[in-house]
Amino acid sequence: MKKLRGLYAITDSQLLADGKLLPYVEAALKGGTRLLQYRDKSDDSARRLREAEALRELCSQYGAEFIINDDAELAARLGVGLHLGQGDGSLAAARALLGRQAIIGATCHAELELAATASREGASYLAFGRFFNSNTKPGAPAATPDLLAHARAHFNVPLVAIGGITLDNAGSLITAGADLLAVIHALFSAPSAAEVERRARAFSVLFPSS
Ligand SMILES: Cc1ncc(COP(=O)(O)OP(=O)(O)O)c(N)n1
Ligand SMILES: Cc1ncsc1CCOP(=O)(O)O
Ligand SMILES: [Mg+2]
Repeated sequence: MKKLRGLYAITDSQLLADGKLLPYVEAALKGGTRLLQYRDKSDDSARRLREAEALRELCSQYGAEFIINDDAELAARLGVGLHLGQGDGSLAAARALLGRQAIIGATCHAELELAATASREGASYLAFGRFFNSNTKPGAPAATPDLLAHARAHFNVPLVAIGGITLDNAGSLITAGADLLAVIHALFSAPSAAEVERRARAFSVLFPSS
């Protein structure tokens, strides 16, 4: 697997309703998205399976990684990775279920202690935030960019920044040490697929190539 670095797009069932899910995600992939998370809080398991299968296929066409939010069973069924929050079940159990190669990310809010535990339990990346005011999850605990620098000094896995990230504030998080920028609203609120692609490309070029 290539090093995880760059734009991390997360789907949103409201912003991507009305037939927008696949065209907008494809535009984000064309624009350079490296990792996609399917985040759908509904209990419509048939639709979730259908959509996740279609997204897995799209990601594979564009050489991007694909993971599922919250649902370890769906991730196992599709043979893909998983993002787990603090209330979403055991990371160690998910690692045992999905195997050593699977990408399993962990929400660490603004706490290095949570990151240390997640790292011990085998997290593939550590996600911090929200860093700015978030349209999607306004109540998420707040973090400041210096946390990324502290995390960089302690952990050897990719660091994800999330929460209210826009093209205007993204650079500060990369400078502070973020490897991946997880974005929902600033990407998928676009009025057209062409604009999603333009925004994704603009995020992607912020990452210096190494
Ligand atoms: C990359 C990334 N970071 C954090 C989250 C939030 O996860 P969680 O705290 O479980 O909240 P929900 O997304 O499940 O509402 C995430 N999904 N992705
Ligand atoms: C899921 C999640 N967890 C912390 S902030 C957030 C939402 C990120 O979305 P946006 O990019 O619209 O702020
Ligand atoms: Mg969750």
